[in-house]
Parts: sequence; C-alpha cells; structure tokens
Amino acid sequence: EVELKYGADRLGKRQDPAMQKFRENRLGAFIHWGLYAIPGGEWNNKTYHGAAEWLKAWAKVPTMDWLELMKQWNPQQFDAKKWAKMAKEMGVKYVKITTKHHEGFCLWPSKYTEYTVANTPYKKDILGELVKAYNAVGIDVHFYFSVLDWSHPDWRSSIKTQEDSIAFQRFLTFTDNQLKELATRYPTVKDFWFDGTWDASIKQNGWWTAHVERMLKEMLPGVTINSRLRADDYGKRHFDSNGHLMGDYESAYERRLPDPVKDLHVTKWDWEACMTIPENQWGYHKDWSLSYVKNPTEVLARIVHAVSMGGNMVVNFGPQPDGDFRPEEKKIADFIGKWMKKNSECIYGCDYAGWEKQDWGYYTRKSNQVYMVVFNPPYSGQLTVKTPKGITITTAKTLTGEQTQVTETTRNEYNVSLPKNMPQEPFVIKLEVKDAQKTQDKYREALT
Ligand SMILES: C[C@@H]1N[C@@H](C(=O)NCc2ccccc2)[C@H](O)[C@@H]1O
Repeated sequence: EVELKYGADRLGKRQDPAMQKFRENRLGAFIHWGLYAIPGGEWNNKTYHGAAEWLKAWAKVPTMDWLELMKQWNPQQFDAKKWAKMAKEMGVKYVKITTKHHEGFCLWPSKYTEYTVANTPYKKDILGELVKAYNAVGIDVHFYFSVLDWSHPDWRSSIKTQEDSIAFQRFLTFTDNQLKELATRYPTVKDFWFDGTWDASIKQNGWWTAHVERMLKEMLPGVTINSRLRADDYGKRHFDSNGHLMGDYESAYERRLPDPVKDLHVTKWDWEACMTIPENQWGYHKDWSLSYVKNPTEVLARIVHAVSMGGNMVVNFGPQPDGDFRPEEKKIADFIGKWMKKNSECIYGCDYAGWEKQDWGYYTRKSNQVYMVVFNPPYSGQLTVKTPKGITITTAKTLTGEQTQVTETTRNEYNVSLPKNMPQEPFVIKLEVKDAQKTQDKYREALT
C-alpha cells in the first residue's frame, strides 16, 4: 500500500447506530429544486433536451442573466407539510434536498452569497421549512451540496495560474463557510451528498475533501458523507490509491445499477444509487415527452434491485416552479407507497442474500428470512431457487400468509410454486431458512 494523508479514514462498513439507520432506511427520495425549475428546459423559445438543471450550460446563459431568474422565484403552492405527507405516504425513510445545485442558488438564507431565497419575492427559508416538516413525520433529511458553483467568480475547473490558485483557495474557504452554516443552522441533518467534484481543481485539492469530511463529522457526530466528495493525495476519487472506499458509502451509481451477477463486489461495502423517472431529468422539465419515462413498476424494480445487492435507492423528484409536484411524479409516489404498505418488510432493514440471481426477480434478506420479490412469474408456475451449500428452506409463504409448495428438485435446488391467487403486481414470497453450518456449530459446542 502507498502512504496516504488524504485517503480512506476508515476501512470496512461503519457499524455505528447512525450508519445502521442510513443502511436500514434503504429507500429515499431526491428533491432537485432551484431556479432551473422556472424555465423548465426552455430558453429564448428553444427547448433543450438535456437535463433541465443544466439548462444554463446548454443555452450558454451568462451567469448574471441566469440569476435574474431569482426575481421570479415565488412558489405560491409550496407547502412543506404537503411535501412531507407525500414522502411519508410513498414510504421513503429519508429525503435528499438540493441545498445548492451547480447554478449557485441557495434554498437557505446563506450569509455568504446574495444568491439565496432571502433575496427573492418568496423570501422565506425553504430548506428550514422542509427540514422541520420532514423531521416532524420521522423522515431523515440529507443535504445534496454541489461544490461546483457557476455563480461564484472564484470557482475554477482547473488551476492553471497562480491567480487561479489564489482565487480557488478563496472559493474553498467560501465553501467551508457555507457547509459550516448548513451544519450549524440545521443540526438534525443526517448526511451530506456532494456533487460537482469531478473537475481537476478538486482532484488537485484532495486534502480539502478530506478536511470537509473530518470537519462535518466533528460538527455532527454520526453524519454520513458520500464517496463522491473525496479525492486522495493523488486525485483518485471514490476509492483511494490503495483501493479503499473513501466516505461512508459509494455514490457512483447515478442512473445506473451494478449488475446482479457480474458486480457482486459492491456487496462488500455500503452504497447508494440515485435515479430519475425520465431518462435524464433531475430538475423540472416542461416536456417529459422528449425521452422515455419509467412506469411505476420499472421504478419499483430498480428500488428492489438496489436493496437485493445491499444498496439504497433514491428516487428523484423535480418540483414545479409553483412548489407543487407534476402529476406523473405524484402517480409514481402513490404507486410505490401503496406497494410499500403491503410489502415494505422486504425492503426496510434488508440486505444482499448471497443467493444466485434468478430470472423471476430479486432476493433480499433480513436475518434468517429470505424474501423472493417476484417481477417475472414463469409459465412453468415454478420459481427456481438455488440455495448456497448448507442452507435449507423450511417454510415459504406470501406476505398475506398464503402457503406455497416448496419441492426439492436436486441438491441445493428447489421449486417454489406460484401462489394460487397471484396478485397482478410484483409480489413477495417469504422463506424461513436454516443454515446447517450454524446449527452444526451449536451442536459441536454442546459436545465439548
Ligand atoms: C445527481 C445528479 N448529478 C448532476 C450531474 O451533473 N450529473 C452529470 C454528471 C455526472 C457525472 C459526471 C459529470 C456530470 C445532475 O445535475 C444531478 O444533480
């Protein structure tokens, strides 16, 4: 291993209560809300197909013109309590909110920049209202924070001159101040999810990324930090030059997921994926007909896929400029919530089962219960289940208590029959399993 000053601060999965809560939460929601919601992907009567929160870049809008949008920021339909109710009913255990996206507009009244809600017709502290409302219904709040800040004159994507270096150090101090301000004003925050950290300027300042992680953990014991913040002494990101994960969980799965057969290495560490409902829209876009929009079952499949490999899933919402949600997003939240009401036992607190992936769906596991989450019931009426060596199935029934047949077809292989009255939506069969290995040990203890 190489000597590192700014590599991973810890090896292996954190097992403290705060990290266990992060892990057991499993299902979260993303809120991408900022000035970009106002134009919604359209600028000077031209519609841009790229991600709406990047419109400033696609339309090459000068910073001062973009920030003029602040004069129109007045979400009259915004009601934090309604947002909290929607999240609660969807069954998410946490919400990640964009405190500041690349555009540099802050949803809290930061005293380190004028580009904040305080200087808009709306005036009020949106972030504060949301933290209070989500916490009031038992939902954890996580802060998304973009280090990249297109509004700040001292931001540099690369450091080419001494002037760049001096400006960028000022920028890092500005960023430190905003992070300390967020941690001080909103001490119930449970996580910081950093974005906009891919540029050379950050990779050349790995020390600063380590300092931010250490500073926030000093200020907020238990807080979790994503790997995307981190660069080490040599500019290596997410995993340091010795291959160790930095931060508390890997955060590279953005609009993609690890393969359930080829990427089983991810089960060795904590990770969190995030996804959009259209192909690639995080902020509000007026026209969702421009790309494929996932149906509710496709969203659900990604949630279960993540949990089946020991990860969390964060489903994105891009609120309208008026502070209400678009109908398509309300429908998705409603479908997921109704499904979670019946089936959340196979999500919350569940993890990778270590069983071989089958075509009919996904496994999740909680202690000696293995859940079969069936998305593709086979015409054979039989669900193939291959158990690891020494593991046997004792019972199998649906979450509504309906027995299903378990027939051993060969060593470590079973047919689990489809339930008689099969629901017309993905359903769960709960297996009680016995690990011969474990019981064997107990017996051997008795003998000694
Ligand atoms: C969570 C998403 N991350 C932001 C983003 O810039 N993604 C595009 C991107 C992803 C990876 C490397 C460079 C750029 C998107 O705008 C969302 O905020």
